[in-house]
Amino acid sequence: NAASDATGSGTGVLGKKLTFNTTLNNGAYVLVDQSRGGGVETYSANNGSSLPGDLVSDADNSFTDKGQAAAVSAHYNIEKVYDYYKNNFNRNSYDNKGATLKSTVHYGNDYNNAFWNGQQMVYGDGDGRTFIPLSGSLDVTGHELTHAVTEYTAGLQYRSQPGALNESMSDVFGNFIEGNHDYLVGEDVYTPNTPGDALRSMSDPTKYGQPDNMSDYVHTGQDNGGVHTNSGIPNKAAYLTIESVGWDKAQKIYYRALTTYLSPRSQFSDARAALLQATSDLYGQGAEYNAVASAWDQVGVK
Ligand SMILES: CCCCC[C@H](S)C(=O)N[C@@H](Cc1ccccc1)C(=O)N[C@@H](C)C(=O)O
Ligand SMILES: [Ca+2]
Ligand SMILES: [Zn+2]
Repeated sequence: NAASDATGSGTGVLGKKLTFNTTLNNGAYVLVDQSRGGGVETYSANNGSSLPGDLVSDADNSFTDKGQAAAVSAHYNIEKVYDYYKNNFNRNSYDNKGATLKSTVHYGNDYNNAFWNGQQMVYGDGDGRTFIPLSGSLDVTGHELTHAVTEYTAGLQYRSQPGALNESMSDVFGNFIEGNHDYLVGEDVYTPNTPGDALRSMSDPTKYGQPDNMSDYVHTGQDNGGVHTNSGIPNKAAYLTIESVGWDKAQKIYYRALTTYLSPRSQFSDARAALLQATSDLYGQGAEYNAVASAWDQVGVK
C-alpha cells in the first residue's frame, strides 16, 4: 500500500489529542490512511443520511474543530481495530483481503446508535443525553467492525439466537479490543451526566435489563427477536470464560470459534459446542475445556 502522506493530529470526542495517518489530496489533508490494508477512510454525512457523505478534510492537517471530533475518533479508533485483528490474528481487514474500512460520522440528527450496513460503519452523534458521538468509544468501533468480520466468517443471521450470538461476538471483541477489563459496553459514550453506568455489562447483564441465563431468554418480536437483550446470555458465558482461562487464551478460543465453527443459523447450544471444539483444538480437553463447559452450564446452555 502507498504510505500515507502525512501524520495528522486532532481532538477526539473525549477531548484527547490523537494522531493518525492522513493523505494530502488536492491541497487539503483528508482522513485517509493508506498504510492499513486497503485503507481507512472517514467521512461525514453532515447530519444527513446519504452515505458515505464527504471525506473529512482539513487545510493544515490539524483536526481540532469541535465538528471534527467524531471523525477524529472514528479514524483513530478504526486504525486501532484494524491493528487488533492484524496483530493478534493476522487478519487483513474484515474480509481478510484488505477491504477498505469506511466509516461515516454525523449520521442523522441526535441519532443514538451506530451500525454496520453491510458496506461500512455508520455513527450517530447521540442526543447528548443518552449518547455523545458514538465513534468516541473503542468498544463501539470494535463492536461495529466485528459485525463485518462475523458477516465474512460465521455469517450469523441477525435475528433470534443467531442474532444474539452475532451481537454478543461484537460485544466480546469490542471488549477485547478496548482492553480495559471492565466488561462494560459503551461506557465512554453513554449518558454523559451519569458517571459509571453503561449500555450493557458482560459481567452482570441483569444490571442493564438483560438476561444472564437461558431460563430468562426473552421471546419477543422486537429488535429482531431481542438480539440486544438475549446477547446477555452469551455475554455472561464469555465473561466467565475470560475470567477462568485468561484474556489471551479466551481471545484465541473466541476467534477460532467465530471464524471456523459458527455458521448462519447457529443457536446458543451450537456456540457452546463451537467454543468447546475451538478450545480442544487449541488447548486439549483439560482445564480450559472444563472452564468453557462450566461457563455455559452456568448460563443454562447445554
Ligand atoms: C440500526 C439499528 C440497529 C443497530 C444495530 C447495531 S449493530 C448495534 O448493535 N449498535 C450498538 C451500538 C453500540 C455498541 C456498543 C456500545 C454502545 C452502543 C448497540 O448496542 N445499539 C443499541 C443501542 C441498540 O440498537 O439497541
Ligand atoms: Ca467497555
Ligand atoms: Zn451490533
